[in-house]
Amino acid sequence: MSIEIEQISKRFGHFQALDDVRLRVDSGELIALLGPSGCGKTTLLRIIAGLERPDAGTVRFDGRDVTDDHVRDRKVGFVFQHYALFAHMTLFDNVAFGMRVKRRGERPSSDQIKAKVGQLLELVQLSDLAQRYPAQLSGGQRQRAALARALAVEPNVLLLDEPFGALDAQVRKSLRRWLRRLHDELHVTSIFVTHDQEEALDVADRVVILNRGRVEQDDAPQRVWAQPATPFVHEFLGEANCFRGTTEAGGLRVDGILLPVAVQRHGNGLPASAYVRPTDFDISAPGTASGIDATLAQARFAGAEAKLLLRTRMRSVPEIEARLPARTFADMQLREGDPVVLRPTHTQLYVDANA
Ligand SMILES: Nc1ncnc2c1ncn2[C@@H]1O[C@H](COP(=O)(O)OP(=O)(O)OP(=O)(O)O)[C@@H](O)[C@H]1O
Repeated sequence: MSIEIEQISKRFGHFQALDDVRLRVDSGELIALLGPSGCGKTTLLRIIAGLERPDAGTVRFDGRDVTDDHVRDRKVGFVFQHYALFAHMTLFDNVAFGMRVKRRGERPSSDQIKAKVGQLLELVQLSDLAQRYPAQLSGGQRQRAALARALAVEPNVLLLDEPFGALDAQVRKSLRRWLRRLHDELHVTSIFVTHDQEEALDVADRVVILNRGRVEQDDAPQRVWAQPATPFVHEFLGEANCFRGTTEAGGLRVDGILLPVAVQRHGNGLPASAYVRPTDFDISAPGTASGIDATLAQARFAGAEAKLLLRTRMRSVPEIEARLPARTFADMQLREGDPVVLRPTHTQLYVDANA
């Protein structure tokens, strides 16, 4: 089932939580909603579920307007960060719950419920633990149980709000891989809220980045990473060095240095920022190449990478952070205090919006 969000706005008092949000999720897609705390992710999810009413705009499922439909009639499955499994029920009974409370006539027989719970527990790999209570499960097992419970009512749409938020990094990683595989098997249209960019890029077919209640970018994971649409997205997705300057033929002039950036399509004399990720620098000895003159101020090994802090003579960018594969750096035999030349290998340019 597809989901269309058309011009949704929502205020809480004077606070604009969502501002003209438009979004389409195709049938069977897995979308990540990504953004900083308070940007409106949960509010949007609650509006799609029918737990919150928008002030303006329309929600459609497969083209049908469901904006005024009750949550019960939308056939939406939820999984929240603070899984609310019923503590006094076994895992089996938790998963069966949604089917047992169906209206008479829609309610499956107890044999059908037993078979369905069995299938679901197999799907989430918890078959052996059906008679355990939630307190006897690990955090990751509880999240998988919550997912089985959400799937039990055969939802048209699955909404996951930070489903792995409370878990440690290792468990999160294995659960998100598992969620991707599960999605590939079931193809339920799903929206997954997270503030963890790595999780979003790893799991989703498409990543939607929200900022202050507006969509900043809606793109494939590789594109949001390689071509962030705005400085906000660039900074939000990972570390970056920002160079502020003025465009001219051949590049961006920053404190007297010309950074080689493609500026042709923008024109000359415009205020702009160029962003360079720490991994996107070539570092060489002085005299071998032209670029930004710098001094190696600090070098630290962090696993497979060397993290470098370089001091420049540029007033506006006195320090640059760069990262190299640890082996490459070791082979260069550089010491702290040595002069080097930095050359950006990939730059993203943003001309000021009102320039
Ligand atoms: N019922 C409410 N009454 C008043 N303000 C609210 C209400 N619900 C949400 N807000 C505000 O709306 C904004 C968006 O909240 P929302 O929960 O959607 O953000 P979020 O992106 O999910 O954040 P987080 O990642 O921290 O969960 C926040 O500033 C929040 O304080």
